[in-house]
Amino acid sequence: MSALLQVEKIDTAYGASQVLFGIDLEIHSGQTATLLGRNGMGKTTTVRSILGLTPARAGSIRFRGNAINSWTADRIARLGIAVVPEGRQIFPNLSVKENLIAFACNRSNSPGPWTLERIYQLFPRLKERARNMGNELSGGEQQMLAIGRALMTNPHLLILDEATEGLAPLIREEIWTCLGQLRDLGQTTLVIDKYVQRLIELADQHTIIERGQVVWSGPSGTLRESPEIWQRYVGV
Ligand SMILES: Nc1ncnc2c1ncn2[C@@H]1O[C@H](COP(=O)(O)OP(=O)(O)OP(=O)(O)O)[C@@H](O)[C@H]1O
Repeated sequence: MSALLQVEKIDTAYGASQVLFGIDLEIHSGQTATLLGRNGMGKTTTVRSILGLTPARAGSIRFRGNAINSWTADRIARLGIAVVPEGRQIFPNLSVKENLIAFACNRSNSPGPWTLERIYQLFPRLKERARNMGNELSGGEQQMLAIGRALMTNPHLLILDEATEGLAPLIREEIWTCLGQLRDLGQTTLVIDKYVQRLIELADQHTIIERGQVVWSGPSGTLRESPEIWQRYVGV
């Protein structure tokens, strides 16, 4: 079966400064995959290249069978990729409910699309806070809202970039629980984070990058049995 997302040998640079060197990444429908690596290794840049925000200079990116390398970010998003970016970027002056419906659409033509009620079931706290403004929420609630807003576009691929950064352990665990539920629902997800041991339980496939290059990729079982790999490259 062909991959939902196939990134092959991409090089990406900011001006004269090249930061990705031949990155490969493959995600199949229904998988939860991770992109791991220490700070500054190129994880966000890989995501930016997939999204068309910092286009790759070489290599190929295919999504749902389309070569999207030279597509605009807007066109790529419409093909069904939703991102929860670092820093969440929710609308501070809109209510929780308004944030959730701001971009709502059914990009994957899902027969059972996400609705406000389903998002509220996933994150009961958001229901309690439905009338609150974005800027009245805690960090964890903002993160839940950012995930809910991304899901309301019914994406083929959901990307979470450092979704638990700066959150208290209990709230982080709530986000992980939600990720497990999404996996059970068949949502394809790419997670960028550093909590390797937790991600080994939650995800199927992992790619580790260092200085803009893939240094290891493989399934959870192998990573679980080889702690020296993630201790060496992720080191937490
Ligand atoms: N806009 C930019 N202009 C120039 N260099 C950049 C820019 N954004 C990132 N970089 C550099 O590219 C490299 C990779 O950064 P990137 O943000 O992709 O790493 P990361 O693995 O996501 O790390 P982090 O978790 O810290 O965000 C770093 O050396 C960073 O300094």
